[in-house]
Amino acid sequence: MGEQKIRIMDTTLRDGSHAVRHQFTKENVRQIVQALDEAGVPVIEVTHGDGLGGSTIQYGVSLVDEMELIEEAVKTSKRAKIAALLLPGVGTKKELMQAKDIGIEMVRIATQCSEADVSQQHFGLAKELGLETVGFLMMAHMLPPEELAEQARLMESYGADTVYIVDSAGTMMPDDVSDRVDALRKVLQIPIGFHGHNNMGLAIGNSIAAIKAGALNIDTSTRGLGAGSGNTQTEVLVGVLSRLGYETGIDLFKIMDAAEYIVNPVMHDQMIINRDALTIGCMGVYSTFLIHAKNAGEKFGVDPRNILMELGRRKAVAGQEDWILDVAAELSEMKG
Ligand SMILES: C[C@H](O)CC(=O)C(=O)O
Ligand SMILES: [Mn+2]
Repeated sequence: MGEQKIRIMDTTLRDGSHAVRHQFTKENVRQIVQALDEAGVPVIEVTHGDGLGGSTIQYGVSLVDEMELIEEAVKTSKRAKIAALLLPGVGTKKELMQAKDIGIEMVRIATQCSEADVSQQHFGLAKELGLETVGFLMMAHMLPPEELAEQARLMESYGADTVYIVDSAGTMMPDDVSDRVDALRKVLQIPIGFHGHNNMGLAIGNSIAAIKAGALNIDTSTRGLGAGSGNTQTEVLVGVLSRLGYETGIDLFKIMDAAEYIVNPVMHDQMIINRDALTIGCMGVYSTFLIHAKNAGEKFGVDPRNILMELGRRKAVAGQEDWILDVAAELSEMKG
């Protein structure tokens, strides 16, 4: 039986940006924010899939400037906090200040799980700006629990109000999740969050494992719209948590309708665990590489799974999208 309220942060308009190749329009944002806000979703993240400043050739160019999308979200939301993601190096302090001026109330500062130290200045500025701050430790399966806890403690010391364990590859098993939440709980004074991907069909199960281990914040996407085979599905998690007796403050029928009638029509593909997504989960590869690997596979005539397997062997991480074409070219040459 649940004791505490679980805060759901919906990332349909940020992680989902990967799945629609960053082609969201202002009308998409207005409709989705209105529906999620009315359903009672407390936090809605709106940014390019790779965070502020992500609209580039390397990561994918946005159809509409993310600052316009963020402004539309702020204008539309009556209750939900609008959040933005920031990867230090992809986004800079300039974009953070711009997003704050537009009206975000939260920034989620994301680093490779072993590189929390690059985020110190960004947390400092975010606190100066009066923003709620979330630390986002990506590819969190790549560090053992105690070392991940050390990184989380660094982010807490920089000013993080919450720290997330981010299963960017959707490769974790439930025990991997609970071991990491346990380790963070032993060293942190602040709440813990979990961000899952469904490449092994475990996003919901892993989110429940995180909650049972003490996480109070869970990332979700409506209809699961996100990188790879998508994220923990908002409406499904709300249903599961209501069965388990946890409070989310979200109306189940309204979030179901948001998924069915608002998000579903804008999706390029349904979120299924296809061969490429399953390969990503098995190999522990960064979910956002999926679409890039498919494009490179078509360009060089190689199976995207072979590209993803090699990227897994090389332990490629966020920001190394440029390796994808190199690997595809090498595999193509080897094919002769
Ligand atoms: C920039 C990434 O898409 C952040 C994220 O959602 C993940 O690592 O998962
Ligand atoms: Mn993600």
